[in-house]
Amino acid sequence: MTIYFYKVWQPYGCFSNFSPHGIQIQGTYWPTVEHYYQAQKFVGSVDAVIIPTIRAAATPEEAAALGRCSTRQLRSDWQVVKTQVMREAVLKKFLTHADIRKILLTTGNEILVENSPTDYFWGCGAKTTGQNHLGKILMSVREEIRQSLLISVSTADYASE
Ligand SMILES: Nc1nc(O)c(N)c(N[C@@H]2O[C@H](COP(=O)(O)O)[C@@H](O)[C@H]2O)n1
Repeated sequence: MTIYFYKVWQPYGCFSNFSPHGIQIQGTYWPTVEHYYQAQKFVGSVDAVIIPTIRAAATPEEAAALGRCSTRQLRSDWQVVKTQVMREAVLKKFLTHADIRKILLTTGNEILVENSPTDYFWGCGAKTTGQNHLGKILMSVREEIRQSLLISVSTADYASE
């Protein structure tokens, strides 16, 4: 059964980048994955001055609005790096917060889909034909965490022999 998620207050809302789960990356704290992701758009660009304002945004919606402002200049490699930027942040989120890591792991091998009506890159879009990159990242993070748990269990077994 495919699991659809989108808004934080809906089922599986903790899979949304807008969920209130902070992350620390390279010594800097970000209130949500969305704050981090939107700020990374401007690293090294002439508009990098906006980064602290995005980090301090009161809500992820506000951070997204700042990051989506079309008059600011994005970093030149954004289209190349954005999926890796997102994966790093999503992995950090689920490594940091045990409660939502458990929810992610209990989805087993189900397909995860960001049910965004507008986003055909990170989500499935209104026609459900989108690329669903956020869902794909969540499934790949789920697998990475599962494998690392298997390795730590087998290492502990080995050490106790
Ligand atoms: N508008 C909106 N509301 C939400 O609750 C969402 N979860 C999203 N989706 C997220 O928007 C981000 C993409 O932003 P850009 O279009 O690249 O600026 C990404 O985090 C999606 O998961 N959107």
